[in-house]
Amino acid sequence: MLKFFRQADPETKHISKAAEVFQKTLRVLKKKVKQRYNQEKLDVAFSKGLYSFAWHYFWTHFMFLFVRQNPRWGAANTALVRWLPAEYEDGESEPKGWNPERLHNGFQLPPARTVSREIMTSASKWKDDSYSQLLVDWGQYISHDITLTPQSTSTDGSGVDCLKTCENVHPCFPIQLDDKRSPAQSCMPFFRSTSDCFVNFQSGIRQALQRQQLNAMTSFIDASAVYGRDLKLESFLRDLPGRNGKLAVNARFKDPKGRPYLPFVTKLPSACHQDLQGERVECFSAGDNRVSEGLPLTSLHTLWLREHNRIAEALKHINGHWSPEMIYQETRKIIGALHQIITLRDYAPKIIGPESFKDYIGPYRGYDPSVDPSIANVFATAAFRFGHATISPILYRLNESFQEDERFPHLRLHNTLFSPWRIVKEGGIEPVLRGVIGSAASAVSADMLLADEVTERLVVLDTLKQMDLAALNLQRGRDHGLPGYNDWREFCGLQRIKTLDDLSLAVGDCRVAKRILDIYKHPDNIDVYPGGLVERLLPGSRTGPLFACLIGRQMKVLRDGDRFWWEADGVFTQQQKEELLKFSLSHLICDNSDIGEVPPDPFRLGNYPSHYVSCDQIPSMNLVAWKEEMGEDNKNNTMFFDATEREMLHEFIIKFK
Ligand code: HEM
Ligand SMILES: [Ca+2]
Repeated sequence: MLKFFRQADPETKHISKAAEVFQKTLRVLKKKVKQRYNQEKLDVAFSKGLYSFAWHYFWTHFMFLFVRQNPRWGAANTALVRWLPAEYEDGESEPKGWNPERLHNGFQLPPARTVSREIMTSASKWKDDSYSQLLVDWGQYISHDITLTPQSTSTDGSGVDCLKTCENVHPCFPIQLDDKRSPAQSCMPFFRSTSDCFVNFQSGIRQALQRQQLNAMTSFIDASAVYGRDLKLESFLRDLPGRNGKLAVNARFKDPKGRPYLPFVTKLPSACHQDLQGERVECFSAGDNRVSEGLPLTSLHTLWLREHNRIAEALKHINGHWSPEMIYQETRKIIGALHQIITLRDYAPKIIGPESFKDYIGPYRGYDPSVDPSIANVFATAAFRFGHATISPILYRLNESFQEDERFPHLRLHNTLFSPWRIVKEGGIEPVLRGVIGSAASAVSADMLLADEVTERLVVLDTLKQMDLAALNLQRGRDHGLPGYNDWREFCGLQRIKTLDDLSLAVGDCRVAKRILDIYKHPDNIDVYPGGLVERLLPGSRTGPLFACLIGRQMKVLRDGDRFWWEADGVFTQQQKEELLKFSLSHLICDNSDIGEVPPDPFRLGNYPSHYVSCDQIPSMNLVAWKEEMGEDNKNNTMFFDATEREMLHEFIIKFK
């Protein structure tokens, strides 16, 4: 089912189809040449011009499939960018480990599942008493705003069924099992990410033609998880018949107090789990189709839906002359800004720590058009997946007194995935929301990384096999050709690891360091995901120095390369900015749920009731700052903005469509 939610939409498929054809062309040409030359000559032949030939051939035959008139940084369906060139086993597309006999620095690479079991899986997790589970869930939520790497399907490419084969055949790269779970299962299925024809000629012809992966979301923090990334989905999500600037809500169910839920998907019956009693509850739809993956994630989406409609209602009241389109766009602009504020002001400093925040992000100095705001491959595929080590194996559900809810008890995580019925039929989003603000995040330490709930019991319905998230992340890194841990350390100005002592120092636990070197045999073979994850955390952070650097750099470009960043000149008035800054996730919860008491900063864990305050003590935005005086120009309901503002709004709309 996870695969189901990560499949490409038609536009993405179109682009990746072209890329598949190109990759295939290269493979066929290479095979032909191989029949005539030995490997050494082959390499020479390739460097001498076969690539140029392949590219020329591809350009003349297939380029029409995907040329884009205006390639735009950060737009949906563009390539994840490379901060370091890709490293594939065959130079252009085969992942490291594709040929298991191949030696790297004199040693075979350990299979992903072995690394997961030996280093990353943990049967228990400590609690992180500083932060609530909401910090973890915001990480997942915002990752879905900025990145979605679509995967191939069995019907792509060679037509091999990746659910059935345990061989490496494009697009399948199965995870081999060293612990045969059942005689019938010797591997976990793995679909390679779809590829994009990203051509970077500045880096030389060989690198220019390497396999690249797509980001199907807008990289900007722009609430695309609320509004969608294309016009068709956006129109579906809007309440267009209502002519009120609002988002559409669920037509079948409401919460116990009459508050709305997200609409269901249209393709029925949907793949989500069902409560066997009573009516079906389908998967929800939102701007991002992973919305039903977990209950906290669904609850956050639901809060934003309600917040949009709340603000739209207020703006309509304040500016009676505004058209529904105007109300919708202005509300969307506000919601986008609020996502940016929560992420950069409240979330990022807690993740990378105050020092790294200062070093890598620093104060805002305005929009910089030379900055590429695209998501980096290493960020999506390794660094920001640090969050998987903070997933709690238990989903806590709490009652009005922030105690275990007798009617709706805590649940093992695997019983909550893709189960929106637990929201609709088990008390709404409140028990889940109280659980995420009232329970501790899971702590990360080198010897306790990913909970076995996600390495042994990750739900994948369509295969009836349980997946391993740690192994998936690692295999995905190899699928994407990510360079190793040491190369990324060097990229970030950190010392390369040469010896066991170096590694012990970086990890802060010599037993774990030894286990890693025993498995990998050579420090240059360590994959970036486990390497970055085991590093000793920086003070006041939830990441080690490598991931702090990679996440910090990504956040900085997302901010500085965004022309519509909330602080950028001309986006909001000074008065509006002051109001936006009053917003907090506490207020989002207060305004859109039945919860009446919250901690002022819900990312921080506090005891109930001593660290909680009543909702009326939480500052709130005054939307009167958006009141537009009716001047001579706009009395006739045609001029809402001056010329510059209109031009900006237009650009804003174009950017998000
Ligand atoms: C219950 C919680 C979560 C579950 C079940 C989950 C599950 C998954 C799965 C199945 C994938 C795709 C793996 C692959 O095939 O490559 C994924 C990708 C990812 N996850 Fe999570 N995740 C969770 C929480 C988080 C958190 C807390 C974060 C960050 C703080 C996070 C960040 C990411 C990122 C950045 C990706 C890559 C997205 C892409 O580019 O497609 N996830 N997650
Ligand atoms: Ca986005």
